[in-house]
Amino acid sequence: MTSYHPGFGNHVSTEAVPGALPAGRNSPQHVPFGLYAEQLSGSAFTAPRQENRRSWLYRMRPAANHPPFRPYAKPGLLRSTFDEVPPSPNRLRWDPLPMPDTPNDFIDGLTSIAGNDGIGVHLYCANRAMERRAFFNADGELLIVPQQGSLRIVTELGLIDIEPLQIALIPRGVRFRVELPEGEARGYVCENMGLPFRLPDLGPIGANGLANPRDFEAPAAWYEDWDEPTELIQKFEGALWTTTIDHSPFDVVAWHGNLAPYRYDLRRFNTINTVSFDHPDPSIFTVLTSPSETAGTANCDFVIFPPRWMVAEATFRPPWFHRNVMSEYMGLITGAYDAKAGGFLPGGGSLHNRMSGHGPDRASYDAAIAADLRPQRVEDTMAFMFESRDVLRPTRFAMETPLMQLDYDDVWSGFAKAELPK
Ligand SMILES: O=C(O)Cc1cc(O)ccc1O
Ligand SMILES: [Fe+2]
Repeated sequence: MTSYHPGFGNHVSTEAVPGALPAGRNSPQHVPFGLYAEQLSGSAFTAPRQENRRSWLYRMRPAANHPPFRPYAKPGLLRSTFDEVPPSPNRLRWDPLPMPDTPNDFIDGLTSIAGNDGIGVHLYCANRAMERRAFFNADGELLIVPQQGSLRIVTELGLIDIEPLQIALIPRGVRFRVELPEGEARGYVCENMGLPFRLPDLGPIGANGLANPRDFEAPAAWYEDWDEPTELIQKFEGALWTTTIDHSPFDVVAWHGNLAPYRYDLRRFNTINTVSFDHPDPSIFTVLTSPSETAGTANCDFVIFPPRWMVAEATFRPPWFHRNVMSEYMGLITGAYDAKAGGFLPGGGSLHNRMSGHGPDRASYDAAIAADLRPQRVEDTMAFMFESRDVLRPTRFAMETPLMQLDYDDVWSGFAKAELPK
């Protein structure tokens, strides 16, 4: 049974065994039951209070108790440097990854598509639970976006269950393993090396709206008490390293603080849009943002395109043609996307890098200019975008896989030339 504490970035106090959490201080001389106190930092000690994130963990053994890490031998398709092939200025689109025909867990099933210094865009495709193995990422936090199959994410701070249309975030350094209640699962991961994702400012929207803080949930403390060899893998400066410990790393009996994994249900998103005319910029659909040092110019925005009413009058309602200084990776969780009548499939992805012309395909364009503009409910859809200030450089796999749609440019061909008055 999983249980959660509501609220984004809250200071949570939680104990799986009554009396395990020290009262009134973080590091008493004697921690209850002989547990070990450990601070886990998500920001520099001296970060401004509003940005400061840390939690105190009370565990059965110190996390420091492990042998040296060695390079992890199993070659996979996870990448951290995005210079394997020259970055292409072309619009790119891929079909979904097929399930592997050999057993692959969440870690071995990670496939990198693109990235830059601030984010990595990866796909996961897993048909085997992580057994006796745990993972943590020293390079960044992980935003997990399931597309098919539910996940149970066992973390040091507690259990998180998610299914498609929900997301989870695992902070940098937090150890976790992924179990597959349905036997297999597929989805997207944004690895965020920049400032941690936070809720966007709402500006004139006011005090409420978009993703509401109360709908984010951090897990209650949960632990596992076994003394069996467990592989612990970490990603550090781009490479995977492994070691084996003789116990479960999930031995945190109590914790308190504001650095925690969390989940969010995208169906809770309070979608705001025009009630007059024109299609607003997609920033109106931002769920989470990782800011950069330049105000308003994100290292990464996580944006969704949820079911909604479209009521704009005398308006071209789908996304317009555009060329964007930001770079856009898009995925589709379910249904169809209103700018693409075909070819953009659930589990697939597209990449529209800095300044590349894109927008509605011809079929969507033709339908939109012919549409009867009554209020229309857009149903059965959930696309998303990882939008970054820096170009997303595709990996060699992304450029060479047969999943790439070589005819993608054709979706923008054949538009009739405008006819000017003679
Ligand atoms: O390219 C896309 O489909 C994403 C997108 C959607 C939108 O509504 C406006 C701009 C934009 O980049
Ligand atoms: Fe776009």
